[in-house]
This record gives sequence, C-alpha cells and structure tokens, in this order.
Amino acid sequence: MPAHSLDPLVRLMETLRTRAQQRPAGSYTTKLLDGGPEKIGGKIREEADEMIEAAGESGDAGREHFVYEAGDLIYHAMVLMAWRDVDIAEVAAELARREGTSGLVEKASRQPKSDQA
Ligand SMILES: N=c1c2ncn([C@@H]3O[C@H](COP(=O)(O)OP(=O)(O)OP(=O)(O)O)[C@@H](O)[C@H]3O)c2ncn1[C@@H]1O[C@H](COP(=O)(O)O)[C@@H](O)[C@H]1O
Repeated sequence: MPAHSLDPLVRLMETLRTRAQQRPAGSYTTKLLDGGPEKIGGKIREEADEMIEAAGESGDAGREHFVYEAGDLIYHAMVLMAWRDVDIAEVAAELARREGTSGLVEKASRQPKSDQA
C-alpha cells in the first residue's frame, strides 16, 4: 500500500489525540472519550457486529456498506487508542514487527500456559 494511502488515518489520529487532550464541547469523539472504555468498547462491539453483518451483503451496494461499516469500526478503535494515549503509529510498528511471521508459527512458539508465571 503506498504510504500516502495512510495519510487519512494519521490525520484522524492527530484529531482524536487533540480531542482527548482538549475535550471540546459539541464533539461526538469527546462524548465517547468521556464515557471511557465502557462506552467506547460498547460502540466497538456494535460496529464490529455491523461490519460482520455487512460482509454477507452482495453486489456493489453491499460492498459499499461493508466499507462504510469498516470505517466506523476503525474510527471507534482509534478513539479507544486516543483514550489510552496510544498512537496509530505504535500499532503500525507492532504490525511491522509481526511482518513475515505466520500467525500459526507465532502461536506454536508461545510458552504453554502452565509454564507462564
Ligand atoms: N471518522 C469519524 C467517524 N466515523 C463515524 N463517526 C460517528 O460514529 C457514529 C456511529 O455510530 P452509529 O452509526 O451507531 O450512530 P448513532 O446511532 O448516532 O450512535 P449512538 O448515538 O448510538 O452512539 C456516528 O455518530 C458517526 O457520525 C465518526 N465521527 C467522527 N469521525 C472523525 O472524527 C473527527 C472529529 O469528530 P468530532 O469529535 O465529533 O468533531 C471528524 O472530523 C471525523 O474526521
């Protein structure tokens, strides 16, 4: 993916982090942030369900609806990042760290639960 395709995410993160610091009135993001992880998490669950439902819709309209719901989910996930004072760049770095490691290989390399403290 070309780097410029991510610019909207970077700009959105900046806006959300500013909202988290300033909590301006009349902002939907402020309302979510003031509700904390419970309120934001509730919306994430709701939007995840809506995205999953839209995945089953066919045709151009179904595809458009899916993209719309994916946008809602990503926005709400990023609001929780802003609440937690985590930047999307940190999440991108974590994904970069995982690059090239299959989830199956990573899972197999984990310590058995009984060995963990
Ligand atoms: N990207 C988004 C974005 N995506 C989705 N949403 C809002 O997320 C909500 C989605 O929830 P629903 O569809 O369930 O709508 P709803 O039923 O009205 O929501 P509830 O009242 O049930 O909580 C809607 O109110 C959308 O408008 C967003 N609100 C804001 N942004 C971005 O955040 C910026 C700052 O927004 P404010 O902080 O509100 O100024 C905006 O300029 C945008 O760039």
